[in-house]
Amino acid sequence: MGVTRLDERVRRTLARPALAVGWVGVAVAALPTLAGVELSTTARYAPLVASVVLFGLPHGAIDYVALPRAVTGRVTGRWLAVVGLLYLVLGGAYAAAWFAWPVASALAFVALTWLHWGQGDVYPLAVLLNEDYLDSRARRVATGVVRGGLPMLVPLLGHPETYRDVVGAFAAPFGGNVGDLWLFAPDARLALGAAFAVVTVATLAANRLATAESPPTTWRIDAAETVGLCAFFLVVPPVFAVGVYFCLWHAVRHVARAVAVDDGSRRALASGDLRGPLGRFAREAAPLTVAALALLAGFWVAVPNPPTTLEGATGLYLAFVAVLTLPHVAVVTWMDRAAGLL
Ligand SMILES: CC1=C(/C=C/C(C)=C/C=C/C(C)=C/C=O)C(C)(C)CCC1
Ligand SMILES: [Fe+2]
Repeated sequence: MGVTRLDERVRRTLARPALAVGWVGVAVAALPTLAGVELSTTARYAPLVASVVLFGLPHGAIDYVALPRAVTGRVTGRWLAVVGLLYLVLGGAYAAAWFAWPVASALAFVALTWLHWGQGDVYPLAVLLNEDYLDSRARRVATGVVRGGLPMLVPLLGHPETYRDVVGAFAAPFGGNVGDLWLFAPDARLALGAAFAVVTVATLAANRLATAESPPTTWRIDAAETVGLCAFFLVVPPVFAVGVYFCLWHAVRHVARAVAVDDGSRRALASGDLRGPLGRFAREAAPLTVAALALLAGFWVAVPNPPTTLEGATGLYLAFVAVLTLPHVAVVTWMDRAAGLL
């Protein structure tokens, strides 16, 4: 089955803003570091805090409509039950795992995010940019592995101490202690960094050989994004970098995808209207964003060691996001299958 394409008018309305928000966001977020300005703790955590309403949490809060629309074009009571059950079962199981095995759950969260943010970048490359070389599953998988590794592995190479603190802050509310895992040792970083560099270069090269486009403009965009994000995550303080990426890159690209599976929004987009579909997204995301916040409050009182600092609070917020991410990944994987991407 081939990849489902977007109507060309819809694609043109969506592609530029959806991609450019990430480019501009990352470029602007790199400025303080490039200028040698050190960000305060509050500034570094601000994007992650903002993700509660700025596309981060809301991008998953539309799963209940995005999945049925992507698979059948219609939202029915049965579908709402299916999505609800997915969240209940997968989210419930993962929440229980956090209490039982906090450190393993925290590491699994990083692995899950690697996979999910990787898959999240394949759709925009394949459909919004129309990369011809992503017609092969092997190249889609390799590209996803590279794209997910940029936010999840590269910060470990440049900022191992912060990385360990953040993973520690995920596990701490549940009584977990990451200690001196091999992952944070210099030889582990060297091995992982070298392997990732090989996979990245090989993937870009294979994609370059596979593209029939001449000049290879869209491949160049892919390569520039890859190199740019690699530099971004290597030098910018990781909590700030990951927060900006989550809000303005991953979530925005997913929202663009999700609005385009709705018939009404697609008609609006075909006539160049972006505002209407965005308003609809905000309305559809609001109820479950609020519900998620209420659940977060419940999570907060349930953990054995509730956090007392901004770093700790953000860690617990992300552990909560992890619980929502597992069913969200199931939903997006299902959407990928429906779109012929998997
Ligand atoms: C903050 C941060 C990290 C992890 C963040 C994660 C894992 C975020 C996941 C967010 C998700 C899954 C959102 C939903 O799509 C690292 C890389 C451990 C270290 C650097 C700072
Ligand atoms: Fe997502």
